[in-house]
Amino acid sequence: MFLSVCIVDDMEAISSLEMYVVDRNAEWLGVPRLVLMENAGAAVARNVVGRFPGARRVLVVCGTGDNGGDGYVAARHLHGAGLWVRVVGLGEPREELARANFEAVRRLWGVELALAATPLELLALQDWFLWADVIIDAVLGTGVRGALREPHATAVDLMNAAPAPKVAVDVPSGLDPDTGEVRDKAVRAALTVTFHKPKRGLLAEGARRYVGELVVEPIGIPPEAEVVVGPGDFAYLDFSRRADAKKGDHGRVLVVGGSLEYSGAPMYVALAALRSGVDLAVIAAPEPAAQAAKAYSPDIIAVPLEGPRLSLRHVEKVLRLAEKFDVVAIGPGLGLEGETPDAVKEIAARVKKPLVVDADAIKALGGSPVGGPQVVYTPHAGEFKALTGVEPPRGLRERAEAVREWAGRIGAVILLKGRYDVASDGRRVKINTTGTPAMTVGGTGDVLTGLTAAFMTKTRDPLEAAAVAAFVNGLAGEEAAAQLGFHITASDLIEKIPSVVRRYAREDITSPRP
Ligand SMILES: NC(=O)C1=CN([C@@H]2O[C@H](COP(=O)(O)OP(=O)(O)OC[C@H]3O[C@@H](n4cnc5c(N)ncnc54)[C@H](O)[C@@H]3O)[C@@H](O)[C@H]2O)[C@@H](O)CC1
Ligand SMILES: [K+]
Repeated sequence: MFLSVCIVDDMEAISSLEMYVVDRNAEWLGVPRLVLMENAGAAVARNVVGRFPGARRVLVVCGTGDNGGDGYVAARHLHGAGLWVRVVGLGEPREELARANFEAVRRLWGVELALAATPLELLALQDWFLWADVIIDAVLGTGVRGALREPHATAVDLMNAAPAPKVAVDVPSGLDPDTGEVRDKAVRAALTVTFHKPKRGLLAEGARRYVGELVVEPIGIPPEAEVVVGPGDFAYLDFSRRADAKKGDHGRVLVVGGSLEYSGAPMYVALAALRSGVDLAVIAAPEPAAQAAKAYSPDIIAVPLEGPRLSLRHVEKVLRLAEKFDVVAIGPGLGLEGETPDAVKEIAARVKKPLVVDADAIKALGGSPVGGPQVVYTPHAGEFKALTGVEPPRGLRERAEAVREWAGRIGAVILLKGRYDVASDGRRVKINTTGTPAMTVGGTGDVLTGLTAAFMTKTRDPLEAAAVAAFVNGLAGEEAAAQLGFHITASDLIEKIPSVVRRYAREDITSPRP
């Protein structure tokens, strides 16, 4: 296949958040999470049979999350392999997948299942812990938060006190999957069977005495899931709001664009940003464009710049204005006449805010691009050539390599638009597959710029901001086209943004009302 080799470093460890993202994106690619859980549990059972061939009696201790779900699957497989299996559940699972596997075990009359939701109920099962030849720890995995609560802490004590070797599912319970820290106590496993890639904490200095031997098992996550943009990527963006929030807390975007000839472009950027969940989107535009923007919509605030186009005398004003904003988006509708390219160069070099560079601003900076950890370029193929001097290659794999290389050279994020959008920060690559040929209509790129700028206020990771922006832009286009066919405009996309974002983003209110 086309991309795994160049992009995925197979020996890389993974954080619990990255694992969450990959798992959701595998589902987006059509691999159901229930299948991943089945593969995980089956891999644990296989390892138990393979590593402990003399074992006849297996105790599986299951938490209430998906780690417990893996445990129930393992129990079913071990039972099928002819072993004597007992299962202790620390309560009934709440989530759908673990619940389904719990129910499947409950129906097996050959498996003894007990629920113990309190330390006392667990202690009553102490002889089960002493009875086992092998104990499977499926209490907590990557979803652990904070110090162990009860009955989980007692379950860990009982497992550690039992003489049988312990096999940890994904992570020894009690061990932090990201840091390897143990707050209070953790299961001391003889063997840890972890899934897809080693979780970072498992490789930490002090973790070894808890992890024991480490086995990494594939569970059917395709390499594409590592690079595709999908619903999982929303986990990198924070859409939550505090109950006592005030105007401006959720992002302020300044759009520098427009000219006598082009007044629509900066409006698309600003309106898309507003629909993406920022509080303020202000346009700084040459007078005719500023006037048109104000007349068009009461949602838009426009600061006029004297004259028909951006020129050097506006630079100080724009830089002063930028101080009040979280992100500056520059380019759409500026044109390349007169002093505009020089003004763009000045602003890009001196602005101290996260920056999205699009359209004519990319061309203006072509040959001497400005880099920075919070700078994003959003070129199409032609603009990519203006930026780098080279045509983007046609094949996806080569494209991904080229974008990564140039992002690294410039020291910024590049989002190259196309049939598949390719984004990189010089290290990681993300590929977006949403979108439709109906989106060739003018303005859809401006919408993407607005989305990118808005999402940069929701994360410190500009690659993810750009990637999720491309994903939302493409889906908004697909949904507009589903209704209107090849007759959509950029405004139709903007209208679709809220419903697309709400489908995937968590929009919690995070603090109690005052
Ligand atoms: N992400 C993936 O791709 C896959 C994940 N799988 C399994 O799913 C696991 C993650 O599942 P979840 O996200 O449901 O998380 P976990 O099952 O690790 O833990 C979540 C549960 O533990 C409770 N809990 C959290 N912290 C606690 C604490 N300190 N004391 C007591 N209880 C605590 C929560 O209330 C919740 O019920 C992985 O470790 C792995 O075993 C597998 O099914 C395969 C696929
Ligand atoms: K575990």
